[in-house]
Parts: sequence; structure tokens; C-alpha cells
Amino acid sequence: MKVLVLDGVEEEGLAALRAESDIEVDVRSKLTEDELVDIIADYDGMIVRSATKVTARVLEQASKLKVVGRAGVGVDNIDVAAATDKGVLVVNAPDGNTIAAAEHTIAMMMSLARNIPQASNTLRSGKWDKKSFMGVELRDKVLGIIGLGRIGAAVAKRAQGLEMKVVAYDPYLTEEKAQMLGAQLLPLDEILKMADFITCHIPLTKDSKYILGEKAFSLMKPGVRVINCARGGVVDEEALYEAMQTGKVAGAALDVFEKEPNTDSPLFAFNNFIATPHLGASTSEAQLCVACDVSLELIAALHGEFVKNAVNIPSMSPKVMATVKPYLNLAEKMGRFCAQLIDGRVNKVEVTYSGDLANQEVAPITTTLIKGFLDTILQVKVNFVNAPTLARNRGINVVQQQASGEGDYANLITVKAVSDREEISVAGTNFGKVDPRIVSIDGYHVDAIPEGHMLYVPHIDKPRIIGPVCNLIGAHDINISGMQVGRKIIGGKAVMLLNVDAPVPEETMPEIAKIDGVLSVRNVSI
Ligand SMILES: NC(=O)C1=CN([C@@H]2O[C@H](COP(=O)(O)OP(=O)(O)OC[C@H]3O[C@@H](n4cnc5c(N)ncnc54)[C@H](O)[C@@H]3O)[C@@H](O)[C@H]2O)C=CC1
Ligand SMILES: O=C(O)CCC(=O)C(=O)O
Repeated sequence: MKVLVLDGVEEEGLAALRAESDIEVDVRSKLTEDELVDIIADYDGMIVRSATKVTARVLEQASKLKVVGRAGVGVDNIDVAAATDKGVLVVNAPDGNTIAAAEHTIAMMMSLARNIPQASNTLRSGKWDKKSFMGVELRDKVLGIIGLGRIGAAVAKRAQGLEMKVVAYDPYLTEEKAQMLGAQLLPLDEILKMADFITCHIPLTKDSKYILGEKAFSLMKPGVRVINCARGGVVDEEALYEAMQTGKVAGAALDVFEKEPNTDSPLFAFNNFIATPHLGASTSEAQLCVACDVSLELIAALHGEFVKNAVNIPSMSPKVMATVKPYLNLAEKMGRFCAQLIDGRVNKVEVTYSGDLANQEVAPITTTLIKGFLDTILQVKVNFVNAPTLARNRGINVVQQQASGEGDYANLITVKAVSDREEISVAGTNFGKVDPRIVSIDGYHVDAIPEGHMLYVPHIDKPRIIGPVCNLIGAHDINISGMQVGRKIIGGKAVMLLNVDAPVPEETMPEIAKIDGVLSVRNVSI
């Protein structure tokens, strides 16, 4: 497998990736979109920082690509929706650069308070000017943090060490958590009115775009200082320009811009404006950390194992992972089995969990079952990433439910598939920890190992059915390795499920179907 590494990802952090015998690492300097489009079909994985744009056009050509890794937090340079549609996993490395970004924010705040970059420039140009650079202290000042996540929390902790009063706006955080971090949660408007320093630590979303815009600046306290080390577009640069022009804002520090790279912002005209070229994560420690983290995620993803920091599939704690893992094989096989049994356009797949699974986090099992189901009927590559979207796009309503009460099995997954022609149900369980079995089809008990080639023959429960079916299969020199028959009442409908060493030839199927008492016949391959 080949992994393309761009944007100067720290070389030392790629060691784990390079150590994998089946992975070849190809480090390139920056590529244009056209260059990327030309070569991307050769790669199974890629790693970027923030410079490379992984666009829908690039992904369109990425026929082998399984995973895009972001050595950092923000994935706004990756078209995640297009990746999801294509079944490409997107992973990030959200923890490694938290301290770097928080320290950069504190450095920006101190620089704003004490005019350090400007004073340094003046001195280097030969002027010993003390008068122009009167500063302010941080002690007892109010710091307003917008977004109290990983970085916001690390900034809060450091600001308290500087004896600042920390207030925060984060509508997705509980009061208790904010209290633990030593910050008082307040509505945004109140923060804007009271803060001496305001710093943003939120992703750029449709809700957060221009969160510091014209209205916000109008509410701010005169003499406020504003910092953005999160994402360009969170601060409206035109509105900031106006607020600096009027003197409302006493200083601003931006590490990130709406358009990057940005070397000619009108804001550069203000002496009380400080800028760095998206350096928040640029420490050797952070770069090593994110490169190591993302390399491990790529190794896991390329080997089909679970990743910790997936952006476009629900993330799973190690505890949930340990619980669901033994059932994924069973679920995928059940999905495949069901899809091959049902006729017509499927519009609903209902998955019910009981026994041990009744109280577990089962969503990943459902996704795997749907993956197995769709895999057998679609030409496109189906995986854990795009299975839910593909099901939705095909009008398949996936319902997941957990049964209450005791059942006959320690764990049981029941799938009911409904089409415009029929409805079928299949139940399966794991014997021991990882030994999958189909234990019921449409309520008929069986005990079949779902693997290899199988022949499903619903029939009437009467003599001279099983023998003739087996004779016809044997006449084709096909070995039968397992057989299950299930019925509800003597002489009623019954089902027969055979494990065979090769698929029964299609031309034999009508002969089997003609046997008196056979209701239908179907090959199933797992
Ligand atoms: N300048 C740089 O080099 C770096 C920038 N970043 C950026 O910093 C930002 C924060 O990163 P983390 O703290 O790791 O993320 P995080 O996900 O841990 O925290 C984000 C916080 O923002 C809150 N939030 C989301 N939308 C909000 C809104 N509209 N209003 C208020 N709060 C909102 C969330 O509830 C969450 O608590 C990201 O955009 C990331 O890309 C991260 C690392 C380096
Ligand atoms: O990789 C970088 O330099 C930028 C980091 C960043 O912006 C992020 O992690 O969101």
C-alpha cells in the first residue's frame, strides 16, 4: 500500500508508518490540485496538514484511497462530505497540538499587552523608543474565551496562572465542566461587553462564521484586545478593520485568516495589529505528536482495524470497541445473507438486538450489517464510512432497536428486511465469543455456519425432498459439507440450508425448483 505525505509532516513521526512492511511512504513537497489529481489514483492513504486542499475533484480520482489523515485538528481543508460519499475515511490528530496552540494564544495575548513585536521592530530599526510602548497588565483582566474545548481549556488554565478572570461562551459545554476548568459560562453578548481580552477556540462552522462580526464588535468594551488562533472566518476581518480604525479595538492578533496564505491584509496597516502565518501548531513537540498519532491511525485504517479519531464515522471508545468487535463478523455475514435471500426493492432493514447486546452501544454493529447487505447488491465500494449514506440514498430506512426481556440466546441479532415484494427475517448469534451461527430464518430454527457457499431451499415438510435435492447437487460433483432443516409444524412449510463446497450451477436451479414440494431455491455466497 502507498501513502502520500504532504505539507511537511514531521519526518520522525512517520517512523511507525515506515516500519510497516506492507506500506510504502512517499513524501512530497506541496502539490497543486492538478498535480494531486494526476497522481492520487496510486495511493491508498494520504496525510496532510492544512495547506493541501483535498477537494471533491481530487477525491473523484482517488480510486484506491481508503483514508485521509490530517496531522492536526481542523479538517476544513478536506471535503469530508465528498470523502464520505466515496467511502474514504477521514481521521485527524486532535490532541497533539493543543498545548502548542494554547501557548501561542498566550504568547499573542502577552505580545498584545506589551507590544513586544512592535517594540522589537522599532529597536532593530535603530530607535530606543520607550514612550510609544506603554503596556497593560493581564492580572485581574477579564479573558473571554469563545469555545472551551481542548485548546480553550488549556488557555483557561494558563490564564488563571496569570491571575486573569476567565469567562467563556460554549453552548455545547455543561456548567459543571466549565466550573471544573475555572471558567464561568456566560452568554456571548455578556462576554463581549465585559472582556478585556477575547480569544476564539472554535471550529469554523456555519454557526461560528463571523461570530466576531460587526454586531459583536459594537458590543465590545472600548479598548478590548482580540485574538484568533482558531480558524480564519471566525473573525470578520472587515469588521475588525473598522473596529480598529475607530479605536474601539486596542489591539488584535491573528494567527489565521479567511484567505491563506495572506501576505497583504489591510490589517497590516495598523501598528497595534500582530500576525503570525498560522503558527499555532508549529512546535517541534506538537508536530512530532500529531505525525505519530496520525501515522498510527493510518496504519490501523489501512489494515482494516479501528481508528480512534475518525471524523466521518462515529468514534468509539476502547470499551465500546471491545464489546462490539466480536459481533462485526456475524453482522456482516448476516447482512450478506439477508440481501441474497430477499426479492424486490428493499425499503427497510430493521435490526433488533437482544441478550447481552440489549444494553450495549450497537450502532457500529448495525453499520457493519448494512455494509454487508449493500456490498452484495451494489457495484460501488461499500465500507463502514459510506454504508449509512448509501442506504439513505437508496431509500432504505435503517431501524435499530434493542429488545427488553430475557431471550433464548446469550446474544442475538435479528434482521428484518422489507421489500416491495416480501419480508424476511434472519436471526444470528455468536456461539462462544466469535463463532457465528444463523439460528433462524423467518422463524424456522436452524443452526447454520454462515460461510462460503450455501443453498437455501424452502419446501414442504414431506418425504422425498432432501434426497432428490442432494442427488442433483451430487450429480454436479459438489460436496455438501453441512445441512440444516427447520420446520414449525409437521407437514407444513420447512426450510433447508445446505453448506456446499462450490456454488450450485444456475442451470441446475430450475431442476431443483421442479422437485415436488420445493417452494424455491437460492444460492447464497458469504
Ligand atoms: N492555529 C493553529 O495552528 C491551530 C488551530 N486549531 C483550531 O482551534 C480550534 C479549536 O480546537 P480544539 O480546541 O482542539 O477543538 P475542540 O473541538 O476540542 O473545541 C472546540 C470547542 O468549541 C465549541 N464550539 C463549537 N462551536 C461553537 C460555537 N459556535 N460557539 C461557541 N463554542 C463553540 C465546542 O463545544 C468545543 O468545546 C479548531 O478550529 C482547530 O482547527 C487547532 C490547532 C492548531
Ligand atoms: O498543521 C498546522 O500547522 C495547522 C494546525 C491546525 O490548524 C489544526 O490542527 O487545526
